[in-house]
Amino acid sequence: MSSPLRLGTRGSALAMAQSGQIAEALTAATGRPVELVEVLTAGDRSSAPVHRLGVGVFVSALRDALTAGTIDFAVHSYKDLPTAAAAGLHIAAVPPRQDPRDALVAKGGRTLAELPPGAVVGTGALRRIAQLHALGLQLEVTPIRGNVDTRLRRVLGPDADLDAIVLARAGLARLGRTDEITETLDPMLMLPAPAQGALAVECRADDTDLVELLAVLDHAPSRAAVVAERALLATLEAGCSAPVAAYAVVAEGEPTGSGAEGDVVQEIYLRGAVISPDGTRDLRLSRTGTPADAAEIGKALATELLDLGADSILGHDGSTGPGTQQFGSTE
Ligand SMILES: NCc1[nH]cc(CCC(=O)O)c1CC(=O)O
Repeated sequence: MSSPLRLGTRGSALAMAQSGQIAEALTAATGRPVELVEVLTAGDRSSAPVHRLGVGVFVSALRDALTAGTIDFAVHSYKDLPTAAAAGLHIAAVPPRQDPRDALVAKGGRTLAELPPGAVVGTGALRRIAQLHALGLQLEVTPIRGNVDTRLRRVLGPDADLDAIVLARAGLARLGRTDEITETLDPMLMLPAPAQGALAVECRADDTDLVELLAVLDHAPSRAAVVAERALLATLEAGCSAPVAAYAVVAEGEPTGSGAEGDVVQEIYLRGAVISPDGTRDLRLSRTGTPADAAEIGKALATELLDLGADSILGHDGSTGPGTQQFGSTE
């Protein structure tokens, strides 16, 4: 009998749900028992707005515990990870990704188009705020934070003070709350955050047996999509809260016609966007290629966005953009 693997997790309902699901999947695939070890993060201890706490607050305590050896592996919401690699750590698996789209939960079962002008919509991420403004629906957008339950109560509870909220469908799915969704938003209108809906399973790079064991959870198309989206984000040098959106899918491409019948050719489609917080400047582009080139495709699309002026929207050129300091992690 092998001793249980220690899976470090935050204590939030969402973190516990996704860690529990990965623990079960790993045990089912390998027979190895897994125990959950709760790790408190600065983000959980503080009620300050996330953008004051800075990028990666939910992640660093888990990474410290990994490095210190008090846990063996950790499961992160991939979109919360800084784009810079963590020294000595390795992302051993990207499991099959959940639906990455954003979702609307509105009073009265409304869709976005059914919200009257002036309706108050709560959301945390600058990316969502920017895209809601860009729709031109005269919505009043107000920043909110808190866990999924807290946010839902702002619309559904007896003291509801908002007409609607926008949040990640994946978070609701992991908590079994998709019934509350009144519209799953089309990525052409509301492009998700890079890596939204994906998980990263991380361990120490030198823990080679575990690196190998965790690889059973890896799903190549999900990994390729995330690699493309995050390469775009990294090339734009934007943090996880910047008004940058990206969404990639890997699918079977059009058959190339020639003799090789039955040859399945995989294709990756990547769409990226940079939008000013008030929605008035809105750059969106798409590209396709082969999944093996995911990182290059992300970089190339980011370069095209930069050529069109993405820097001035992001404030990297000293102009009036938001700047990452003012808006830290709000995803
Ligand atoms: N920091 C917020 C966060 N991080 C991960 C998720 C859930 C979705 C996902 O796993 O991508 C959420 C909630 C949200 O954006 O509504």
